Amino acid sequence: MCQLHTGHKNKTVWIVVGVAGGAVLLAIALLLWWWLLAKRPSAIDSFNKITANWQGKTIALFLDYDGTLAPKVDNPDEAYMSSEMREVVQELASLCATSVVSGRARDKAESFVMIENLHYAGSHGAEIKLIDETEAYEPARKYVPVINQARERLEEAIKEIKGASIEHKKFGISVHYRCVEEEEQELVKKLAKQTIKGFSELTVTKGDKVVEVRPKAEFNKGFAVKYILEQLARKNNWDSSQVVAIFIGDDKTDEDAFKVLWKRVGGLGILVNKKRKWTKASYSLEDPAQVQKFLQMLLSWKKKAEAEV
Ligand SMILES: O=P(O)(O)OC[C@H]1O[C@H](O[C@H]2O[C@H](CO)[C@@H](O)[C@H](O)[C@H]2O)[C@H](O)[C@@H](O)[C@@H]1O
Repeated sequence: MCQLHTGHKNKTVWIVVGVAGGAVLLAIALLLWWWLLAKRPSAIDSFNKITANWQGKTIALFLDYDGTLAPKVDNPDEAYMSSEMREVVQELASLCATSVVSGRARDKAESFVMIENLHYAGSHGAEIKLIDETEAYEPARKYVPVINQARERLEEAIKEIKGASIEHKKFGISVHYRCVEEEEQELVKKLAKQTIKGFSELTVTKGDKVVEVRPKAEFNKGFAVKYILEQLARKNNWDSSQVVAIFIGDDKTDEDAFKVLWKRVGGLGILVNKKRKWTKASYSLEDPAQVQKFLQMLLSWKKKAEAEV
């Protein structure tokens, strides 16, 4: 009788411990989820805090193009940046090492930005050209034939879908579906994924209303940021601990760069997005108009800092 009573008590204790443990784990998971999805503080409101210990530091600025320097539009060939944005980026580039790191083909990004004293990384980092170099660094050259083959198959696969289009880059393919009827958008994604399954060297990533096809090779926007920083440090004898690296971007592929800067002392990721979103960026800006405002603040701060030296 007594033994039965003790057994019952033990069972109750285990149930209580189990429920309490479960509740604690759930609370931790919820907190983690909330933190990961938390909207990052505004980089404009936090500007003084961000720049508080930047005096005397070297600034390396990395800018995404679509959705960051230029607003998103239906036709990728009409994604222009404003002349005011161009002016501020150009002025900043004369004071800080500035790079455009885009998912676009490098020559396309250059033709939209139209600023000479910038470093350019195109095709999500598969083609990088520093200002003073004549040759681009292209870690995925050997994949060009397979990309061309895949592009032909993709064109065939989506040709009947109204509004779907293919953007060809030397080192990748973008399958756009922004102008496809809502109910057919899933089909475009599915067809693109199915077609690429036949190419073991290629992979697919998601973007904003676009499926990005690229080689499985070791490159992305994070590698591009690291590569440019290393090259600039070597060429300019930078003390890397004194370099602040800022990346501003809006899309999934920009997370590779945010991840690199998250781990780096003196790294600052700024996500351009109005919504609560999973990100490795530390701050946020709502849209290209706010990006322009932030860049103007950075320019004024930099000019003042130079004058004080
Ligand atoms: O890394 P980014 O410079 O942001 O480039 C990412 C992709 O941007 C472009 O597509 C996006 O912008 C278009 C124009 O606003 C829009 O029509 C499309 O729906 C967006 O996905 C570009 O066309 C792609 O090549 C880039 O990979």
